[in-house]
Amino acid sequence: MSSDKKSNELDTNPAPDPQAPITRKGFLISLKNSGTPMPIPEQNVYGRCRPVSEFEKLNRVGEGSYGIVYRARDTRSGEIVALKRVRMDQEKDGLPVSGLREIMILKRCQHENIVRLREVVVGKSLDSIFLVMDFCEQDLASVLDNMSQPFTESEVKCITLQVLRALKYMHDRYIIHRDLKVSNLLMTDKGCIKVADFGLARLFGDPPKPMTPQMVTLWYRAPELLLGSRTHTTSIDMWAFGCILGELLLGKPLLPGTSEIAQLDMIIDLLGAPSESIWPGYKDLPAVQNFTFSQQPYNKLKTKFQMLGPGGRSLLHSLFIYNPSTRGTAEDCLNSKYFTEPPQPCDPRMMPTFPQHRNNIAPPQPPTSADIPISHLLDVFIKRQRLE
Ligand SMILES: Nc1ncnc2c1ncn2[C@@H]1O[C@H](COP(=O)(O)OP(=O)(O)OP(=O)(O)O)[C@@H](O)[C@H]1O
Repeated sequence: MSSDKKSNELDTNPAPDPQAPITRKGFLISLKNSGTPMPIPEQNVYGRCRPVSEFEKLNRVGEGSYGIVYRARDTRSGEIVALKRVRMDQEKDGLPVSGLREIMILKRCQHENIVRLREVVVGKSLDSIFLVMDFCEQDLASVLDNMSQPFTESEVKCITLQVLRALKYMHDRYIIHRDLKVSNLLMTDKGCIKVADFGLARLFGDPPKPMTPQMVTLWYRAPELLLGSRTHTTSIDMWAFGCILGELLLGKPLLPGTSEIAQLDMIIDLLGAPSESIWPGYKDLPAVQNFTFSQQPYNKLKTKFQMLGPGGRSLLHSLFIYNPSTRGTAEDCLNSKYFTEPPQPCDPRMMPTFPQHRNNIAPPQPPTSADIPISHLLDVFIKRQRLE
């Protein structure tokens, strides 16, 4: 989709202003130094994307806040793929940042436990853009919703090891996912787990930049985010990973809060109240004044997860550390005794298969056509992100 020549040409230009508008007609980059808009030369504006009419939509498998996902057949190759329509509702001018970010980050990620972005295709106009991804038969949310008994511990280890490998890969590349939850963990019929939905993912710098605290679905949201911290580190993904591990073991959500206050209360009920000695500086977080912390003193992880051996308990404890700077990392977790103490993780190919409940969601929609390429817009966006 991108061309090295184009990116090299862009490399020689002064840094673009990240606030400059992305327009439907093309990219106008206003230069930070001169303030002069720099039009992209006509011959470089468009690459080539396939039209979505080359895909036969079979059924809808999911709909989230940022897009609708279809199971579809590529009529050229006959392969079954996932088509994620990028939601444009609130965009008056250009592509939504979440969609562009997802494309940019997925393009950087090549790992067997991260969903593969094959290409980007377009509908009648830039109003409809679709990500073509490898199709995964299940997501863990619908599996959990429809299973009669929880995963065995061997299966939980098999799943979580794969998630940890994806997390280590991302975190090593300065990518924070920021929306880890069971519905964003996909599973193929060969038991391979793929982390999906990078619409909220961000590259982080050193030192980390301030970001919006309302990230991460409530049930998986780390206490520092609930208390208004604007510094996001990879440890927010690790907290979410702890919630996922707990959910897989219990077969139900671990901390299903209904509001931010209820969420914090549930965390304190499970782990005991935070204190300056275990989390130095937490009292300075912006939203601390809005909460009255209950003085529950006990950590109840051991009682709640009686099925776990010492390795498993110690892994959970390391993930549910209040202080984000001492919370376990993906690498620490991969080296946890949990994965070597019995029972052993099962081979992914031995994972059970499940009925595909998502295929019953909705009838197919008529395909749209046309051939309006967007690759250049994407390349420039990617370039901007690197420069930011
Ligand atoms: N590659 C894929 N293969 C199969 N199903 C997929 C694929 N990608 C997404 N889905 C399904 O679509 C659902 C929504 O996808 P996704 O999470 O990417 O959208 P979203 O709008 O960003 O959602 P959210 O509201 O959770 O942020 C997933 O939970 C999953 O069921």
